[in-house]
Amino acid sequence: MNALLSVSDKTGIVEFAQALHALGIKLISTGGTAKLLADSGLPVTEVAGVTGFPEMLDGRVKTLHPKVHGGLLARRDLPEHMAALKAYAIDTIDLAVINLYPFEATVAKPGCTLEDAIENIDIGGPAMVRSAAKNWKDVGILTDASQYPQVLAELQADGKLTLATKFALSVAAFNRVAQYDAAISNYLSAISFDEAVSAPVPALFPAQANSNFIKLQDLRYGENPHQSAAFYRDLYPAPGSLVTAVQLQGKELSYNNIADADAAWECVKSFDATKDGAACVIVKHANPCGVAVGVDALQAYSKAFQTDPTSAFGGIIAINCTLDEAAALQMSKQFIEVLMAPDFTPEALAVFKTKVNVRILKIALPPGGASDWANGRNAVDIKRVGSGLLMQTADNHELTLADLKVVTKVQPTAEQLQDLLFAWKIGKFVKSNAIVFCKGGMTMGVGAGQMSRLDSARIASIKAQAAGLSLVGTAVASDAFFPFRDGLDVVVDAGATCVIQPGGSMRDQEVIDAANERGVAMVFSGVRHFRH
Ligand SMILES: NC(=O)c1ncn([C@@H]2O[C@H](COP(=O)(O)O)[C@@H](O)[C@H]2O)c1NC=O
Repeated sequence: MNALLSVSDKTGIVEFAQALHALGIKLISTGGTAKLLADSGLPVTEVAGVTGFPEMLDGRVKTLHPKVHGGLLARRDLPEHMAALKAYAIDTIDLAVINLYPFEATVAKPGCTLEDAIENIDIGGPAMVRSAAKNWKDVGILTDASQYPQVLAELQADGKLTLATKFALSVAAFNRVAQYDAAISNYLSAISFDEAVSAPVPALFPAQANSNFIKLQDLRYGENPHQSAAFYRDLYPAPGSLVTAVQLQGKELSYNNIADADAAWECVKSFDATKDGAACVIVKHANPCGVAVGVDALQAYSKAFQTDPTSAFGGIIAINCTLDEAAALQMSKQFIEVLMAPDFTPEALAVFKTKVNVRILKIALPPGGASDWANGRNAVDIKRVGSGLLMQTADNHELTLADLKVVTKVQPTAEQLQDLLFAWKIGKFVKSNAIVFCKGGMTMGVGAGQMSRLDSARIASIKAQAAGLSLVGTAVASDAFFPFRDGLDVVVDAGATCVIQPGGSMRDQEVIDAANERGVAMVFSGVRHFRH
């Protein structure tokens, strides 16, 4: 058996080659790889020795030769193919171990020049990968060091690879080449010719957008039972993101569970446990129906639940800190679809042992800890529309105290400012039109997804009433400006004493006058948080 090894990432290659050699497999290799293997005492034939041509043009041409591609592509079951190999003295290549020039890592480096990028476009590697992968019944193709152990185990056990393994390797190889070509296409179609001579800064939205997603699981059905669905992850998921979740117990996740879990997780990630304390978000139908911070998980959950106990039934609960037994016991009194946290104490998990249907997801914090969470957000949002898609930078804007502009005679107190910032944070995660009443680090009434801001305001106050919560002295966030004073009047009638909104309406003055007339404080954020 002959193996051709040509790798840029040389992790584990010496050990793998040693094991192949021990099995009596002949090693053929390109310059750098061959040198490393030879330096490790392995007998290796340089590709140049096979092709009869030196590697040339700075490595641009090494393996692009019939002696290589014939050996990879010849079908062993076709006598004509084998006769052709014999006629031209070509040996079969039965195992190809190839990983490509690091194009993706090169262009990710700041200041990467077009020349650097171009020189890191591998030509001969993908050509060999494709040849080997096309001839998968006869050739095992390895494109990643993570595949070495399994392949070796099979070779050591049986002296050959099974057809199933070779097929899986071939699929992985074509996937790798597709990812590689997508990266090249994205990069080149994101830079302009004018910039290309210097260090190009790739545009966020390339002229052709190629995406690669990896399937995590098939789902039982989609948003509705007559729809089919599957769950995919990014090629390189961010630590702390939903797709990195480990399900510790419970029924299979559904499409709607995942969509709601994402809404809850993204919202709870706005609260860094080390700075903001414990935070709990309860989501129903993609909207937070209760959010609160507290001294611990129990208090945060209990406050969040109070906002809307009716809607919380069958909710998705996300918490930003380790879930302990006390909080778990309280939560276990309600029907939960999904429960998510960075960690759980063994006692907390024991509480749910008998509630086998509750889906428990653990999402490990990123290496930088809770304060690094926000970095794990998607940079770009994608939405499908008929035969197309919309892309935008994600709404990751965080408001600070310094951004607030007080526009009324009444100044908000320090406490009111905290409530306003809290309400604003939540408003970002509520579907538009969003009106959120808050006080003392908890939501007191949420009006979501109405076509009129006025209706959202009315609904928020009706819901607070239904939950037995007084809105007197509350802070209100409106995700977009009040177009007329009527919305403001509704929230003040309900008891609000301070309001945050973006401002920017042609009738801002009418609304400011109304706030002054009603004796409430109002601040402008200067930012809008539509969420459709
Ligand atoms: N030009 C060629 O014929 C060619 N054949 C293989 N390569 C790549 O050369 C790299 C290995 O080079 P070396 O063994 O010299 O370190 C691999 O990433 C392989 O994909 C080539 N390089 C670029 O296209």
